[in-house]
Amino acid sequence: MTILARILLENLGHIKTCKPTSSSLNNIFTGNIPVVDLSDHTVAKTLIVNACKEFGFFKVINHGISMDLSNKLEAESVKFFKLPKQEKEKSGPPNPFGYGNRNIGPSGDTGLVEYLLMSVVNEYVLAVRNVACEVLEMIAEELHLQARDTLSSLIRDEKSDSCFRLNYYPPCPGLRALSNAQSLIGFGEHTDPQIISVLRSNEVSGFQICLKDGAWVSIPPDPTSFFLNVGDSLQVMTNGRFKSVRHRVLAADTLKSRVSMIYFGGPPLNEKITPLSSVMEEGEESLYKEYTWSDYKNSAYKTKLGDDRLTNFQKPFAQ
Ligand SMILES: O=C(O)CCC(=O)C(=O)O
Ligand SMILES: [Fe+2]
Repeated sequence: MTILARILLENLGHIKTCKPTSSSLNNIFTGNIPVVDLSDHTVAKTLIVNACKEFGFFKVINHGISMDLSNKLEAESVKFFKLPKQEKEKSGPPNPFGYGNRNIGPSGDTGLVEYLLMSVVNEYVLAVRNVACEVLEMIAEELHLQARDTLSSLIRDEKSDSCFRLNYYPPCPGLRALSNAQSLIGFGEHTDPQIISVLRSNEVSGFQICLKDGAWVSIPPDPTSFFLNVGDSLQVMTNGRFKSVRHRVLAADTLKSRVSMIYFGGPPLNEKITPLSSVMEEGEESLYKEYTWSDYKNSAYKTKLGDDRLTNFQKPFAQ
């Protein structure tokens, strides 16, 4: 238990806690994270589709993005987050883009995290977007989507409403012992609203996903790989076949800060989000009402981070 932890805790009255995750479940799951080798498309596409149905989440290796590119951006991020508070605040508040500290979104959610939300397209963003497109193209192939139902073009479109986020979780050594074995929330549980997200972090843990049975499991960090999340929009476009994965970050009991970089691939604002006609079986009805990505964003803006934001867009029989 360190002095740093005590000082941190005294300042954290408003940050939520949650029950720690069962370690045995962690151990079981650690070996089971779907790992997809992108160098072999024939095997990869089946693995990806199965992972999207079962977890809404998987890890990719052999993705072709150099560690150097990721490390450079990570180093630049750390440089920014280590600036004096007043300097960082010149880039805030995040409405919606910019620097934020502990306040996440406009509905009063908080977490032990600093972040920078951006719409920039830099070399790194282009590289991870390519990985996201490669994955979406494999999904299209495996699901036998017709040409009109292309997914990757939505996030490649120059009007695509994609964004990019750098998250910085300050170190919390000794914190867990201090807070009665409860874990502090770094980033509260939520699903990503877009089509697909690509996450990369340094070697500091804290990221968890929620399984279908409601159990939270820790995902061991791996800076050499990328983690892909199915977002709410892809769940709708597959009429519920793919699951938009609930995830969160817990403050890690370490001396090092967690740094993560996430690309959120979103469609153009006026795009109708509706099940793709070529995934639907004969006579199958959409589980969702018709809406555009812009409608969804406006609605999500008014909800809490952890709300099931799709509920408002589900048809009554599907609830
Ligand atoms: O920082 C992380 O590792 C994940 C954060 C996250 O889920 C998000 O920014 O949407
Ligand atoms: Fe997220």
